[in-house]
Amino acid sequence: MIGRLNHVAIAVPDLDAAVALYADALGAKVNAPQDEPDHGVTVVFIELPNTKIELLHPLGKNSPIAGFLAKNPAGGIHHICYEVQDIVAARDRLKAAGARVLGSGEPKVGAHGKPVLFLHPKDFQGALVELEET
Ligand SMILES: CC[C@@H](C(=O)O)C(=O)SCCNC(=O)CCNC(=O)[C@H](O)C(C)(C)COP(=O)(O)OP(=O)(O)OC[C@H]1O[C@@H](n2cnc3c(N)ncnc32)[C@H](O)[C@@H]1OP(=O)(O)O
Ligand SMILES: [Co+2]
Repeated sequence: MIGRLNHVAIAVPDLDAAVALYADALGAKVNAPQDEPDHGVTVVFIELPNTKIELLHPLGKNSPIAGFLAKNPAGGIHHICYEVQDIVAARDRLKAAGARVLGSGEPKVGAHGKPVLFLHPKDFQGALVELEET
């Protein structure tokens, strides 16, 4: 059911420092910051030949990554995003298998303008999983 790895997200305490690291030290193609108020984060996408890195920084008072950064103040890998062709079919299949879908359970529009959902990390070997419809 799952397709390509769309992105690996890294929560960072200092977005400017993280951007400089990827742009200058690693020589990566770095996109402009995007505020995503519906998701409580600011994101910067780093384009790699085979996938993307999503740098995440909290936005607003109720950011879903605030707790993660409190536990990991230097930052860390926050989630992995897999592509699926039909996100509602994927959700229903995963729910039937016992996985917990986070939030309302309904897809939201993600950073690429496509529907996304999140699955509880405790149901995926400790890794928070995002699904994005292709
Ligand atoms: C920009 C849009 C979009 C895109 O298009 O790319 C995005 O990527 S938005 C990214 C941010 N949004 C989200 O992460 C939404 C889904 N996340 C959540 O609902 C919450 O963050 C969470 C996963 C439910 C965690 O909530 P939190 O309140 O921080 O922690 P808990 O105490 O409830 O955590 C329970 C348990 O899980 C562990 N945990 C938490 N976060 C992670 C993580 N990222 N990876 C692995 N494990 C995680 C946490 O440590 C707790 O474990 P125990 O301590 O063992 O109980
Ligand atoms: Co993401």
